[in-house]
Amino acid sequence: MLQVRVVQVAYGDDESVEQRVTRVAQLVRQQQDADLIVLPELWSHGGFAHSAWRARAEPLTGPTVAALSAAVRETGAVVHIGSLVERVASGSSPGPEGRGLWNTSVVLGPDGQIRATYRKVHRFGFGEGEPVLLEAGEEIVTSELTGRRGGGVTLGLATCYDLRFPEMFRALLDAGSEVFVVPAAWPLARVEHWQLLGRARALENQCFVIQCNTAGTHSGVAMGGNSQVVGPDGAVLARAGVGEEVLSVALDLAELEDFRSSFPVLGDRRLLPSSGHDS
Ligand SMILES: O=C(O)CCC(=O)C(=O)O
Repeated sequence: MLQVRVVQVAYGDDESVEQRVTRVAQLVRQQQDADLIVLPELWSHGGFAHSAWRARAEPLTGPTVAALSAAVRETGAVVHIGSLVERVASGSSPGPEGRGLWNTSVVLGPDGQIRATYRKVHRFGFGEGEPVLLEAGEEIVTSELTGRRGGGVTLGLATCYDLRFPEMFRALLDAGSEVFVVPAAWPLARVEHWQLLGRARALENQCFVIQCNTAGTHSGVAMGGNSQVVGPDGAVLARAGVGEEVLSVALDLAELEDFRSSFPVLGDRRLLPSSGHDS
């Protein structure tokens, strides 16, 4: 069994980034006896605080990762710290569009060291926000996790809007994923899409899906909450409400193996001549 905590963080515009980082690090410290703790997308810098992103951005050696890294060492868990606006490290490439900013997810090991980073591939905003301010990530990322009670599992990393792109989850499946981890700042206005797409990505790939959303209202956008954990058969194992909340769920990895072998739909995949599209 993999003991998972999904920390659905609520915030508004009245809390500074520093206050929030301190508060959320404390929330992480309180999650004892977990194998995996998950936080939402951009919770420190503000999911929709577009105009503040450049000023708030920080390198992976910055204060958000440092504060979480210290908290993680007190939990003994692997912690997916959600994402932050990553500023290019000095001497590194600013990316093809020269912006030097990404929406980057970070997985920390129990020792507080970075195990994996994933730069969001699909930028959300339809002409504002991410597509005009941030670079797009160019790689899919998986990360191996060994539970404290033994038993390894492969995490496939995705962020928020990525959930709408099933081909990315297929690629993560083909890279060995058994559990997709999806931090988000998904608005309340489309929360039914969030619920449905998470279940679809789980069922079609026969994977667990851990979705950690944001709650509260910031930058004028009401967030949807409804973080959920979905089994490989598409069943919702736990779902949060619309306020700050921590979900505690045990994932039975043997159930995943049993379901994949008793209903072996993935073995019937057929690769069609072209999966590309004209743009
Ligand atoms: O796809 C959506 O409806 C929301 C996506 C989003 O808010 C994001 O990717 O930040």
